[in-house]
Amino acid sequence: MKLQLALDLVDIQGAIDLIKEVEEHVDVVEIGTPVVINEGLKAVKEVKTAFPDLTVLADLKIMDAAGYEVSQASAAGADIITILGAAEDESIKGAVEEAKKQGKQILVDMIAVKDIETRAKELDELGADYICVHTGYDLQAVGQNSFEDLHTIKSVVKNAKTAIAGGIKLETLAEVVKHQPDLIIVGGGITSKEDKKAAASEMKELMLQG
Ligand SMILES: O=C(CO)[C@H](O)[C@H](O)COP(=O)(O)O
Repeated sequence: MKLQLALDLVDIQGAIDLIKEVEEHVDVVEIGTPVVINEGLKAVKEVKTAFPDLTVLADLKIMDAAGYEVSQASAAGADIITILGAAEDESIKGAVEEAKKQGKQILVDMIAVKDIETRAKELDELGADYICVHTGYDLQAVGQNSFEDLHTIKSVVKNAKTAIAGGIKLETLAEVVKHQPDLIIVGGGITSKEDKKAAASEMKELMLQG
C-alpha cells in the first residue's frame, strides 16, 4: 500500500517546501489539478527536477485529446498521469497507448462515474494501470466518501491497481486500509496539519501495520 500526497493549494515553491517536510514518508507526490491550472506543466517539471527519485503524478483529469496530453505531461517528467473514467473509450485507449510508449502509467479517476462496477471492469480491460475511486471536494462538502466504491472496484478489477482519494484523514484511514487499496491519496489530511511530517508519518505507519 502506497501513500500519495496530493498538493492542490500551493504554488511551485510551496509544493517544493512542503515535499521537503514529508518526503521520507510518502511514495508518490501529486501535482494537483488547481496547481496545473495555475502554474502549468512547469510545476511538474520543477518538482521532478527537485525530487528526481520521487514518483510524480500529474493530476490532469484528462477528458479528451488524451494521447497528446499524456505526451506533454510525460515530457514534463510525470511518472503517472490521470484521466477521467467518464472519458470516451477512445480517449482511455489513447492515454494508455501513449503512456506505454513513454514508460509512464495511467491512473483513471472515477469521479462522477455513476455505474462504478461496470466502468471499472471496462477500464480494467482497456489497460488502466490504476483505477481510483474519488469523492471530490464538492461531494465531500455534503458528507460523502468513497469507501463503498472502493469495495466495489476491489471486487471486479483483475489487472489494474486500485486507489482511493477524497477527504481521507487519520481518523478515517483505518476504514480505508481495511479494504487494502494499492494507493491511498491524501491531500488536506496532511497539508492542513500544523505538523505535516508527523501527520504523514502516522498515516504511513498505520498503512504499514494494515
Ligand atoms: O483531486 C483532488 C480534488 O479533485 C484532490 O487532490 C484529492 O481529492 C485529494 O485531496 P483531499 O484529500 O484534500 O480530498
